[in-house]
This record gives sequence, C-alpha cells and structure tokens, in this order.
Amino acid sequence: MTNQKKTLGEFIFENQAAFPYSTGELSKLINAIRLAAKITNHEVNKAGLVDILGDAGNTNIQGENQQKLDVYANTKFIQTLKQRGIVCGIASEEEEDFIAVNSQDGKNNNQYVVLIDPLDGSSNIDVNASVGTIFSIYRRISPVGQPVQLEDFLQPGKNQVAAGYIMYGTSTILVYSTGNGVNGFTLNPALGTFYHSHPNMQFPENGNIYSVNEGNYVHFSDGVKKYIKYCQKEEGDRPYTSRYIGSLVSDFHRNIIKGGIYMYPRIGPTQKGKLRLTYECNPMAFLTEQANGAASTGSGRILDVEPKTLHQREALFCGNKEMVKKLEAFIAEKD
Ligand SMILES: O=P(O)(O)OC[C@H]1O[C@](O)(COP(=O)(O)O)[C@@H](O)[C@@H]1O
Ligand SMILES: [Mg+2]
Ligand SMILES: [Mg+2]
Repeated sequence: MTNQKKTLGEFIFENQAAFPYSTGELSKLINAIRLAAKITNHEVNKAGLVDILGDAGNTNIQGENQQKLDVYANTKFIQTLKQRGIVCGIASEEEEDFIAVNSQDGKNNNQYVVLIDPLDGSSNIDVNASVGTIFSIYRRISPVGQPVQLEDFLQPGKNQVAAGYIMYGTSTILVYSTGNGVNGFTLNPALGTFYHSHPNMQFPENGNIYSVNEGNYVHFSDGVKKYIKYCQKEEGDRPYTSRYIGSLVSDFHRNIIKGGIYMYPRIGPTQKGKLRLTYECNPMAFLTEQANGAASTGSGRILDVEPKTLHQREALFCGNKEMVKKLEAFIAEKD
C-alpha cells in the first residue's frame, strides 16, 4: 500500500517543474529539511533511553531554560543546512542572532533564508507528549553575492515562499506548503521514507474544537474571555470541545484535520503574546491560509505584520475562518 503513495522526494521533484524558472535551490532546501527531520526524529524517538531529557543547563535569548532536545534539534538543523551550503542565512529560536551561511563556492550566492523553531512544545519533551519543528523560508531581499542582512529575516509573513512543520507524534509527519496548498507526508520508519499521506490538507467546513491554555484565563482580554464563554455555551452546535496539548505544532495539526481554532492571546500586564512572530506565528499563519483558514493577531492578519526584531512575540489566533472571524468580532466589540 505505502509504495503506491508518492514519496516526498518525488513530490518535491514534480512540484519543482511547476516553477519554470526554478533553480532547484528551494527543492534542495526542502530536501535538507527532510534529512534534518529524520535525524531529529531518530533522537526524539529514543528520548527516554538516552541522555536527551531534561534541562541543558543554560537559558536562551527568550530567557527560557533550554532543553537538551532543543539544543540537539537546533544543532542538527543548522549543521544539515550549513553543510549543504544551500541557504544564505539561518535564524533560530535557540540562537540570539542570525547565522550567515556561505554557498559552496565560499561566496554569498544563495537566495533563501530559513527561520526555525527547532523543537516546538519543549514542555512536553520529558512527559513523552508530542513535539515538533517549525520552519519558514523567504527569498532574500539583500542582493545575492552580498552578506545576508537582518532585513532578509524581518520580512512580513506574506513574503514567505514556503513554510511547514514536522510533528514527532504517534507517527512522524512533515507538513508544508510552497504556496500551492498544504500537503502532509508520513515517515515510514522502516524505510526511512516520507510518503504522501495527506494530500491537499484543508480546514474542514465547520470547526468545533478550541485550543487555549485556560489556566491563563484571568489574564485574557474581555474580548477573548467572551469568545471562550461563547465556545462553552450550550447553543446550536456548541459547546465546542476543548483540546490543548501544549505544543503549537500538535494542536495545529489536530485542528487542521478535525476543524478548530488555536489561541495564544496576549497575557499579563505587558499584554504581550508568548509565541514568536517570525518562526512560530508566520509559518503557521501561512499554512492556515493555504488550507482555507484564517490567522489573526486578534485585530489583523498575522501575515501583514511587519516584524521589528527576530524574536518578537505576537498573539496568535488561527484555524477555521468562521471561528477566527467570531473571535475578532468579540475583540473589536470588547477590547
Ligand atoms: O505552556 P503554555 O504557556 O500554554 O505554552 C504552550 C505553547 O508554548 C510553546 O511550547 C512555545 O514553543 P517552544 O516550546 O518552541 O518554546 C508552544 O508550542 C505551545 O503552544
Ligand atoms: Mg515553539
Ligand atoms: Mg522551540
């Protein structure tokens, strides 16, 4: 059965043909991400057996304790991309600054930058719950041949040429888009091959799942509180079901398949979001819109936000269009 499905390699190759002027650079890049995903998956799967659980003993730029698996995944993705010399720069949740990468001829002739969240859902690692990796790809705006610049990474999400995630769950799946719809590929661990298991993923017509850390309810704005009460009210097709795994990738993956909304609102006195705009919100928003959903800050399109800094945080509401529209209406009314 598996062998009748297209492999990710075949899919990448065939899709390249859709871009007549393609240099093949983006295909090589997706292929490198596929390889880094397999290497990371191998380590994630044996997390309970090898010394890869727990704190790595240092904090990252976000002030968070880095988990050993955060560091491992970060190292493997950066290494794999650098060794192949197919990007001109890399930015990561676990790195304070962006990393400039030379092309194989030692110059700066590559045209793509990659932003990654190497290990998403870090709080789930030690409890064996599903985690992921998120990636976002842009064509550079600084001239090819010149050193890569910060501006190449601070582009609005609508400029992405590709984005995706890998989910290390009951099975390992790589889901991505190059702007022509969203496709998912499941890893056959015996063969080490990703197969086209989820063609043309779309949010189902109606969603009935809401995903939010309700432990933060007291810190939410009135508009968000009103929407959560709306989800819980017995009326029509509600109450909706509450599901929250605590890993953006895993919660998003469930909602794109079953229909729902993921919410990480602004919280606390600073009313800042938790998630990072450039390597969490933007790639998930790109996939959401490609899958006929909507992704909002609560009062505007995530993909229109002009990033100011590499690690800036933003509120994220993404999922079924109707659900996001309803939430925005409550925020417009109450906040
Ligand atoms: O524990 P909280 O505050 O609900 O936050 C959970 C959210 O934080 C994250 O873990 C942040 O991502 P990282 O693990 O990559 O830092 C998301 O995956 C998840 O949705
Ligand atoms: Mg994350
Ligand atoms: Mg992370």
